[in-house]
Amino acid sequence: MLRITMIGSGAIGLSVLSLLKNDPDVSIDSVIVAPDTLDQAREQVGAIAPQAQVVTGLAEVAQRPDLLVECAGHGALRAHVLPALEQGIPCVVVSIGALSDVELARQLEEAAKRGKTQVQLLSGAIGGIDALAAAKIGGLDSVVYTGRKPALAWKDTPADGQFKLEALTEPTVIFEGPAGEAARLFPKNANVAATLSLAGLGLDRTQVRLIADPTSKENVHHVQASGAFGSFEITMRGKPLAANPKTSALTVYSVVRAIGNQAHAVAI
Ligand SMILES: NC(=O)C1=CN([C@@H]2O[C@H](COP(=O)(O)OP(=O)(O)OC[C@H]3O[C@@H](n4cnc5c(N)ncnc54)[C@H](OP(=O)(O)O)[C@@H]3O)[C@@H](O)[C@H]2O)C=CC1
Ligand SMILES: O=C([O-])CC(=O)C(=O)O
Repeated sequence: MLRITMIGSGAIGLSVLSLLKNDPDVSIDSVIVAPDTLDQAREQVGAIAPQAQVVTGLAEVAQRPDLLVECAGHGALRAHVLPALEQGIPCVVVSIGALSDVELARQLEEAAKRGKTQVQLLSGAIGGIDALAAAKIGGLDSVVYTGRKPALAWKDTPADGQFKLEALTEPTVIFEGPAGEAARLFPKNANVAATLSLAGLGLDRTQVRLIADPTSKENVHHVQASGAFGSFEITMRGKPLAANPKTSALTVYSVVRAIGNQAHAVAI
């Protein structure tokens, strides 16, 4: 039985809880939530996983988890994942955009080394990370990522002030530049750009184009990579989660897969 503490009870967190509730090899013992959402979270988590303790920090968790699963937000990496790694608790994380802060990325690596454990960066909404990370070993020449989302998925981002998102009638490029800059400007929408960078050519050499598309109902991620291995091209047409249209449903399945791979007798 794999004992889990989750961080976050938002769109991803609650969907993960629902998918895992009948897995006999996994026990969701506790969920760490933001203090201002504690009452609402107790109600929402209680309806799906009544056995789970809902708390605001790792120190309140009754039983040390086998795995800490972050599906919360960038702040949660510093607040909860860093201290867990220091204590030797293995972690899996989805808020990969946070690692475009190279200092935080370094701190996570150092904490994991000190705790003699590991932090796993999940592939989330994008596929092909296994191929890209393997291709990097032979040497990559170019990685180009285009992220296309419905126009209103870019609300509350710098594109919101720059373009009249509600009034767009055709696909509009809202950003073009290196992945590091994309992750800094669009943190909640640039997890994929950051993931591709970390697996591949890094934040400065991964080229990113972001598009607000009023004709699209999907989050479309397109990657072209070339190098000593040859080349590949991949297009993901992700369905957004109803609870958060910025987030593709595949991200939830990626979390559940990672947990299953730790809990089950066969990993794939
Ligand atoms: N790797 C990938 O491909 C993808 C990654 N993501 C990332 O996954 C994360 C979760 O996404 P999603 O579920 O859609 O987002 P939601 O906003 O729906 O949910 C996030 C929840 O986590 C809570 N939270 C934020 N900070 C903390 C904290 N420090 N401790 C505990 N809880 C916290 C939020 O509370 P409050 O509302 O009070 O802030 C909210 O309830 C985001 O960082 C997102 O950027 C999303 C899609 C793809
Ligand atoms: O599609 C998603 O779920 C999220 C996304 O684009 C990103 O954060 O890069």
